[in-house]
Amino acid sequence: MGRAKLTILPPGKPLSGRAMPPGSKSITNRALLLAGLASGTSRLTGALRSDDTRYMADALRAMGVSVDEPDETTFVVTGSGKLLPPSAPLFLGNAGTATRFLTAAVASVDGTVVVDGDEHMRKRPIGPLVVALKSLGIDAEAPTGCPPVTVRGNGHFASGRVEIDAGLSSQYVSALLMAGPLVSQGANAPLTVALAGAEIGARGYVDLTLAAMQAFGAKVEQIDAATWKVEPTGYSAADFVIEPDASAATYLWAAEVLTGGAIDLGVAATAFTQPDAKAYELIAQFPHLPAEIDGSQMQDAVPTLAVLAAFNETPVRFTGIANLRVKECDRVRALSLGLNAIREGLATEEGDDLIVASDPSLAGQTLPAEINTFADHRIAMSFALAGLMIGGVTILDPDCVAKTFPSYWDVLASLGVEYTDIV
Ligand SMILES: O=C(O)C1=C[C@@H](OP(=O)(O)O)[C@@H](O)[C@H](O)C1
Ligand SMILES: C=C(OP(=O)(O)O)C(=O)O
Repeated sequence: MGRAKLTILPPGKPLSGRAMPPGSKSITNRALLLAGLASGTSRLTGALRSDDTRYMADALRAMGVSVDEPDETTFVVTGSGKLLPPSAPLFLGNAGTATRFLTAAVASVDGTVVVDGDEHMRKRPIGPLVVALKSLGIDAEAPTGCPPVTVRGNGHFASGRVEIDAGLSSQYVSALLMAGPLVSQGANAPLTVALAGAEIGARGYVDLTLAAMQAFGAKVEQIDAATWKVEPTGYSAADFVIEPDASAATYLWAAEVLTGGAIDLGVAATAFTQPDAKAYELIAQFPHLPAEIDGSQMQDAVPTLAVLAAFNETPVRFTGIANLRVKECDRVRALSLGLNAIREGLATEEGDDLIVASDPSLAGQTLPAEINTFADHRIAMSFALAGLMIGGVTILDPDCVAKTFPSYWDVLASLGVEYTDIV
């Protein structure tokens, strides 16, 4: 059981020192899956060990893949080139990547697989992916439009052309692309994946998918901006180095500019391939963030930027964030509630936009506020930033950070942050 709450003591000094973000969640869960689908042994280094990657690793184990963890940041994965039917439903917590990616991949299993998650995941839409699988002739159903999903596979993925509406989640596209090489061996039948609408979340996640697929031997041709052709190659085992997590880095970048410190992350902002690294250029402009920020291409960084915006010189409107409402929680609402708990009027929802009314004079005040995190790691981690500047900020359910950054509170402590009222 995690702790109920924790209150942050503003350090009252610039935060400086060395603090490394953990390995990328997005890349770790792609690499785990692709290594598990390959025949042979793959060594994944720099990996993230957290709730989300544990769910993926355990699901692979349940389907006959050997996953060893020789140290804190390494997975050694040995697959047979084929996932076996698991004896029980796959439980994937609230890991969107694991849930969406496996829903497509398990169509290559010869047997029935149920993909399920916790009460939060059971509210996160997966209908468009299930519709796409069905259009390929795959027997899949999700009666509520959310997990659980039942997939009855016949031993290989289907080929042909599939259209996917990725307006709610780019993970549906990544899921189909990664399943693409799994059509029957020797079949000269590629899978063509095409976007049904123009809309897609952060496109940078599809680029991460293509890069990981190529590293594990897949061949994908980009036909145009909305169409990809995947060859039926299967996957080959590979040794793969995972870069640090860019979304995790945003908290450290923000802590640095908020407190006027100098935090050495051990990696340059320009070295990341993940979409959220784009947030660095914005964070570096603090306290002169732009009046409007389009969060569509850096969605997981929006909570960080929204809390930072509260301390900006001028207000900030966040646009392009409608799909934040179907993440671990409704993040637009959670951000608005949390900011207003600190000071009434600090945030307003306008449609799906979030407007943060800036107030640099917040810094140095004591404004006791309990932040409901809705079990969402990013709400916990971003409001901790407010606690660096304002006394009395209490984070409820602080251990929900274990989803992607289990050492978060220790990392802040290593920079000199202290906590009180921990229960
Ligand atoms: O593909 C990925 O690794 C991710 C895609 C994004 O989700 P959506 O595609 O659902 O927007 C992001 O929010 C999530 O944390 C990770
Ligand atoms: C949206 C997120 O995660 P996921 O979709 O992978 O559960 C996130 O980590 O912010």
